[in-house]
Amino acid sequence: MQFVQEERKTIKMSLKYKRVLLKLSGEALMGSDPFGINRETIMQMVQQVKEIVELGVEVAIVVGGGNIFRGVSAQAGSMDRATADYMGMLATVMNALALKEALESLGTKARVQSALTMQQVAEAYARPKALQYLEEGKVVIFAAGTGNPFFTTDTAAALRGAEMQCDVMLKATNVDGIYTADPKKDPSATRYQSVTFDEAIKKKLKVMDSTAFTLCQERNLNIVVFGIQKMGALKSVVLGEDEGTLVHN
Ligand SMILES: Nc1ncnc2c1ncn2[C@@H]1O[C@H](COP(=O)(O)OP(=O)(O)OP(=O)(O)O)[C@@H](O)[C@H]1O
Ligand SMILES: O=c1ccn([C@@H]2O[C@H](COP(=O)(O)O)[C@@H](O)[C@H]2O)c(=O)[nH]1
Repeated sequence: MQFVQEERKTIKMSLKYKRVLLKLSGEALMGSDPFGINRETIMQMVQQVKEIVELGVEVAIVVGGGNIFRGVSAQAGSMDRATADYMGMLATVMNALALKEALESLGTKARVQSALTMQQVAEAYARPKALQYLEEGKVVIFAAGTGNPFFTTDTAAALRGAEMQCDVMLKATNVDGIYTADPKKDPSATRYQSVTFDEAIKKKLKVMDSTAFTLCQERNLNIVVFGIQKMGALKSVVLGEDEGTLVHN
């Protein structure tokens, strides 16, 4: 017992990041299913979150909604864009609730705060309360993006990451970093170990939208894009090991 505690203390000292904003892709939650939430996949993800919480990392999460609905998707058809975006935000609330349940099933305390008020379902977003939860070691899951249409959850992640004074934004996705081109479309694309914000924006690297990149750049909030499918990847990132792609000023 004493040995385990000592080991944790040593690891805590060697953490590269002590407070992180983890952006979980909605699409990554589908696993190999065509839509929705794959149970095995979500459990694998929360297992990784639990692992870093136990190392002493404070974790805030923004989850996407692409596994259920996107305002710009074909499903939205000719629907009014703002209405479709509100549907997309509601999709992120479902993912947030599923994540909270999954985390708590492993004994990791978590709270959901929503940018759209729905008091029967989740707490409303309140910055001081969220900061308090983080200091108490609870995972805070931010649902409903920014609460405004015409944005994405990547931008919500940049916003909450800056508000929560996180050391870094970790974009967990289904690719293992940023490539010279979309690796799903161009098999000859190669992965960057690091890239500057200016380069990422100039080269239009579509792994994230430019509003999110610009906000992170302005707030000096570095980003690490990495693949969440690989077990232990999240821990490697917070320990500062060579994992994914670093985006910096
Ligand atoms: N240059 C690039 N490097 C890496 N990935 C890229 C690049 N260009 C486009 N992509 C694509 O970006 C996607 C990563 O985004 P992700 O799935 O996290 O999207 P998202 O819109 O944030 O997710 P969601 O809406 O599901 O939360 C990958 O599916 C990848 O194919
Ligand atoms: O601030 C926000 C965040 C999201 N939306 C809508 O939700 C969907 C799902 O988010 P993803 O980032 O694509 O996972 C998005 O397509 C928007 O329709 C929003 O309107 N505002």
